[in-house]
Amino acid sequence: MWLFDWVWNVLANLGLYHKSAKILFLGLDNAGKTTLLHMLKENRVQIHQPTFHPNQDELLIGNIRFKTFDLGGHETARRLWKDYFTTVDGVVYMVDAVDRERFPEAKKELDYLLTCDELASVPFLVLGNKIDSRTPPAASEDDLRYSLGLFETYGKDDSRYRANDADNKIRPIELFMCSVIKKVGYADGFRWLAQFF
Ligand SMILES: Nc1nc2c(ncn2[C@@H]2O[C@H](COP(=O)(O)OP(=O)(O)OP(=O)(O)O)[C@@H](O)[C@H]2O)c(=O)[nH]1
Repeated sequence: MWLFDWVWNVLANLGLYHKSAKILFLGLDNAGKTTLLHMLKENRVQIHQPTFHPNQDELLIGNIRFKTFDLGGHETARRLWKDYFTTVDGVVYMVDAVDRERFPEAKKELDYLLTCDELASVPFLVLGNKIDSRTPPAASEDDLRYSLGLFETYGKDDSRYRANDADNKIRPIELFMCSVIKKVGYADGFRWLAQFF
């Protein structure tokens, strides 16, 4: 019963209850993917070592499978997540919103993913993480949107949700700012993503 309540609570909060999906967490190292995975698993922040090899982690809650991969210079990981593309239902692309120096690298990887044929119809949730940081401060949503070149996105507003609209030509991609550590922002992002499953 307790386990059922826990699974229900986590998935209901993310809009994923009664859904079945394979969700890929991608992004540069240090973006916060593993921290988010642990937060979903245990609802608390865990101090952990950076995932060096093979740059991946996995979590199954109910019928939702979450899998993380680091991007950027890890050829082994790149091969592994490419293998995963064939069946993936959604991508959560995490960016460290504090690390401005790496925005061009994060953009380059994101641009690459957006041109992959295997991901052409896959919805992308882009999470700008670490908005809790004050020194140095995290980039604003507008700054990050500009840095990543996310000018034409799907829209967050309910009235613009067009998942079933066959005429909708805008790719399902949207940016949400979040702090995994403070538990803010990412659940809204997951609820947005869940409309496509
Ligand atoms: N300030 C702040 N730091 C965070 C947040 N989320 C994660 N971090 C920190 O960012 C660092 C990297 O987090 P990870 O979860 O290891 O990042 P990753 O993307 O999995 O990268 P690797 O572990 O290198 O594979 C850790 O020191 C986390 O504690 C957040 O919301 N706010």
